Amino acid sequence: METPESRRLFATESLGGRALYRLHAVTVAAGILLVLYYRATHVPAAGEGRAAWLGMLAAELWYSAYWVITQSVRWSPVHRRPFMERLAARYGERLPCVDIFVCTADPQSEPPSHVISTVLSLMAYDYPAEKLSVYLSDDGGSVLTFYAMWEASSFAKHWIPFCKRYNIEPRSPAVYFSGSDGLQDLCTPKEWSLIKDMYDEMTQRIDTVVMSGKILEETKANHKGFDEWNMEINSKDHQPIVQILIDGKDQNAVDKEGNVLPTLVYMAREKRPQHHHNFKAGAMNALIRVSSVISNSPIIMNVDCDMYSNNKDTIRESLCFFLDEETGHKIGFVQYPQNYNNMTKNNIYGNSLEVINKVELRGLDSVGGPLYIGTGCFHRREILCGRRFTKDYKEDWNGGIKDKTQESIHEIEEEVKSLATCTYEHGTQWGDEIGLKYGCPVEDVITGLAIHCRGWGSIYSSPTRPAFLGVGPATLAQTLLQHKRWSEGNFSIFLSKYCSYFFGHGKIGLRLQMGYSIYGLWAPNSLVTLYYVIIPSLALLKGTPLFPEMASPWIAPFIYVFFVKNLYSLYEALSCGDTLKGWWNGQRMWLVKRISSYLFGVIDTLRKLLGLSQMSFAVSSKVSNEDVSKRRASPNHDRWLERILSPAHSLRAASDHRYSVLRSNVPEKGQGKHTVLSNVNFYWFCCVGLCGRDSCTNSLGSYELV
Ligand SMILES: O=c1ccn([C@@H]2O[C@H](COP(=O)(O)OP(=O)(O)O[C@H]3O[C@H](CO)[C@@H](O)[C@H](O)[C@H]3O)[C@@H](O)[C@H]2O)c(=O)[nH]1
Ligand SMILES: [Mn+2]
Repeated sequence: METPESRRLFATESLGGRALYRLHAVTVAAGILLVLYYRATHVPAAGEGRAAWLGMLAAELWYSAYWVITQSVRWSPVHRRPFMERLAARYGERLPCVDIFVCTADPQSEPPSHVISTVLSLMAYDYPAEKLSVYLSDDGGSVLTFYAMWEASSFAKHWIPFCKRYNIEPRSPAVYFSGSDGLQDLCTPKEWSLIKDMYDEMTQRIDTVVMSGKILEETKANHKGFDEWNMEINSKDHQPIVQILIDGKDQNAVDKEGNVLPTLVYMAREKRPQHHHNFKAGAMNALIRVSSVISNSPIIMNVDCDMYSNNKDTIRESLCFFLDEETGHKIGFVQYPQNYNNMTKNNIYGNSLEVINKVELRGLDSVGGPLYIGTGCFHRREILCGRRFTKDYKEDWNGGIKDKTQESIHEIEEEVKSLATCTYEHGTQWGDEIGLKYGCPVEDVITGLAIHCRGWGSIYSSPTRPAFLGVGPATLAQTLLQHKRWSEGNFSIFLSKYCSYFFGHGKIGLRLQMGYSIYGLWAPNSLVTLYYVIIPSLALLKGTPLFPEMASPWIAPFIYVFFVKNLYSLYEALSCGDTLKGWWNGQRMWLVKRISSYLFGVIDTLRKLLGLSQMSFAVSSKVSNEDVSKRRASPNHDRWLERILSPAHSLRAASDHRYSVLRSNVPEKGQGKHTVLSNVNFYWFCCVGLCGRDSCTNSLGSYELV
């Protein structure tokens, strides 16, 4: 019998163990109150360290408030379980059209052969191909990337039927062929090596072209698109380019088995030195407009160029949320976690985001919805275009299927170019009320916040087989740069009129407002942390007591809060799949980030507020080749950070996962000229770097940069 429950396309399950969790939180809260009470009632007399004491009180007040904020997402996390069989039973293949956006920006740090593997994995989704369109935005405006896309469009004719016939996973050819060979069992060895050779030859051609930086004349004759690069154009100064490489509406665009192919489009929006291009947000907005003419699907999914699809069912799964009759109409976007496939076991740089994925985003889901985190996200087109939630809103799921007897490809290409020009947005609401918001290093978070405040909810979906896998930062320098961008972006939202507490007041719940500020306050946390690591140490040297004596009963709440807070964080990490050492590395990285990235985040946010610097977006490298990062031009205001972190200063992880950094005259057994760098030393070297020196001496020895 059909009940309202059995009609639902997804279930919401709450996570167990909450009673115990809340009990623990209440005791920690009591401990914190005692600590604050002690601080407030034992202020020393003037001249006996009163200022330092009051500073400690302020720092502890800050930490307490921050701890309370982090509770907002831990109180009642949920897990969503989609029912794909029900979706199949009810809709069959009568599913909406979906547009997929991929952004790339730089053929050097995002190699075209990797980018097209992502594109191919998305084209091979288990989804009706005539309803799928994949768009690549190339902010590098590079003929090399276009060439790779052109290669991909022919390889797709073999790859997609191969994937579907043998039901293989993952569908990124780069990852599939580098994986275990057991997968070959599915098909005959002959067929397997045929397709593998085809793939290898293609990547070789692409890599050769990328190395040489030139396209052969005979290749250029194969596609009219190459003509766009005939003039003297460069990545910062060129006309808009849109090339439809596969037109899904064309009866002749079929794979080698005669099945329809998904539409494939290459776009490089116009760039001119005198116009600001607004980084990824600008690219996304151009894609929204260009796609509205070509396919205009009601659902838009977007990924970064390194985030390949690891799960062929993701589109159908996300539709379980949107098409659910009871709550689907309230859902603005469905966000998947950012998972990485290049993490080491113990996560030396604490990059795995596991706690954010498994705890915080699930918790946010229970209080209004996860943040939009820029990649692996499905949106309704309408909400990206600024629509407010209204009760009577009805989505037209049939939208997007274009009439077969329309203009020719060429006409469409010419028409959409005008939507990708520098001046198109002038005098419009684009970048503000329409599309992704401009002017913020975390365009995703601020856009998601605006969507939440327009009344929409969002859903966090994390299937056991990750939907997407990407490349996380692999070096200390990249980690710190990424976190500098993130902390700075979220802090600037916090200080702007979009501060979740003010902008969200009356529009989103208090707990979601608090959830946003967890990230908004990362940056200023650095100041408090600096105070807390420096002042007590100085006080110790001077003999000024800042903590109760061991014999005093007041020490108890300090010890209790310290231990329980850390034990819980350890438990949380372990339950999210981290190792003990991984947790330790994560804690260590928190300290490193707080005294470097986040501090720079604060400084740069303030500089921007004062109008002293402009926004930048340092694209993180997806290759671990040092030369590449050396060649990358660093934006002006990141110069300090880059100065300290650039490979020329040799701060990098050695394969043995130590910071084998500096040549040192400290003899250390078994390590030759290298020495392991402690966090304190790290900070010391940061400071030396800031002074622009290339050799220094501290109590451990003297160092010079190699
Ligand atoms: O001018 C630009 C700069 C970047 N990108 C693309 O933006 C994506 C993200 O850049 P990346 O350097 O990989 O940054 P991450 O720190 O890995 O990105 C995270 O954080 C960003 C916000 O800071 C979000 O936009 C991303 O989706 C999210 O994955 C990449 O595909 C880039 O190609 C552009 O298209 N144009
Ligand atoms: Mn990335």
